[in-house]
Amino acid sequence: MDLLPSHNSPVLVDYISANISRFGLSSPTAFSSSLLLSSPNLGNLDDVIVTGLHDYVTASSSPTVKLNNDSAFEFDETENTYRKWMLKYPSAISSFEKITNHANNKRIALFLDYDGTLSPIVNDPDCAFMSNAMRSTVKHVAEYFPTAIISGRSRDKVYNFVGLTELYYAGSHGMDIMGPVNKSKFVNDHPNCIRSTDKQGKEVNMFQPASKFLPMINEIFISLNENTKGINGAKVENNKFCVSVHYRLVDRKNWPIVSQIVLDILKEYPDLKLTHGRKVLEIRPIIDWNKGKAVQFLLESLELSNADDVLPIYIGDDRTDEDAFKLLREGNRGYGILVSSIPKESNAFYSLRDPSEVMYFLKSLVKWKSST
Ligand SMILES: O=P(O)(O)OC[C@H]1O[C@H](O[C@H]2O[C@H](CO)[C@@H](O)[C@H](O)[C@H]2O)[C@H](O)[C@@H](O)[C@@H]1O
Repeated sequence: MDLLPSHNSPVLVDYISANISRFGLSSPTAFSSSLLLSSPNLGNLDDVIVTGLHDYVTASSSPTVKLNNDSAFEFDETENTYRKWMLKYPSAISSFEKITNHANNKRIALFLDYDGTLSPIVNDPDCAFMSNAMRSTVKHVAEYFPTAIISGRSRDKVYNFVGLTELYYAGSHGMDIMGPVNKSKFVNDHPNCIRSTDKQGKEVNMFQPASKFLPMINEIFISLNENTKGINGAKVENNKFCVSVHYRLVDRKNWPIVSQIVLDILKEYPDLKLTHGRKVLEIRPIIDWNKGKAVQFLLESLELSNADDVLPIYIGDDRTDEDAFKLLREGNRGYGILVSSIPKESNAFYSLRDPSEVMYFLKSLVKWKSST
């Protein structure tokens, strides 16, 4: 099957960087041996991207790369390799004292991803419910620390899952933020920031940097729905400023068909790009905005930016959370915590295995704070 989109398309640039690092490889040339033979210009990332996509759909036959339940690009887990990996990304639970020592005399600001972090990954995205125990833990944690949820879902959808009014919410991978009103020039002067009211009638700042893409996103959602209708298990989700194409329940042999449909449609939309999450292809505007920028925006909104006495902690499980981990690591500002039960390269500092460990960590924060 020919998977080649037009050269130099912006569509897949994120795709390759995501997948190179998911393989834990350091250079695009190591990504695929077939690439070495087929691409005369190794500097052309798009060639690598396309070859990567092809490798992705055929990876199941590779003896070196094993598929697992969540991503076709992660190595098979063994306890041993996981333990070695934890030397680089220590458990946030066993490092708890170190974290809290660093947090002493600082205000912690908490940023939480939703799927795979607060709720376990399930087959049906509409059924990714959060447990009551997790809800009550997040509620408690928000009593002690300013807490925001930053999700790839639409803001309304993630709010419906979480249902806590005491949190701040950013949907569509940070492209739809509802934050508090304040005097910050950074926030108020930002284009696309408007005053609004939340469901409780409280005045809020709404920040939607991709608002002009709304009609385009709706259009592509309709086309993707239409074109994937015949593929058993495929599901298209409208996340307001981005669209997710789920293939978790699609027979593996049909994965190339799903990716081909997405690539074909994207060719008509040069202003949209493709990213890859856990058994999901995500289409979103090509604007320079991501979860890292959303963290920065929320810190400004909460008047917690540029403060030496603030320690932001971001907990997330997916590729899109890396932008937030990177922001915190680069400025040496705070801690990223990756939720993963398999080894993967990350910009995070610490790790937690799964949502149950996330809950334990959050409870420990509450216990620590309430006793100090
Ligand atoms: O940023 P997040 O809150 O982690 O959202 C990322 C995507 O999460 C959802 O998909 C993932 O979780 C589903 C439910 O467990 C699972 O079925 C799917 O395979 C995962 O990719 C959500 O449905 C997407 O829209 C989000 O973009």
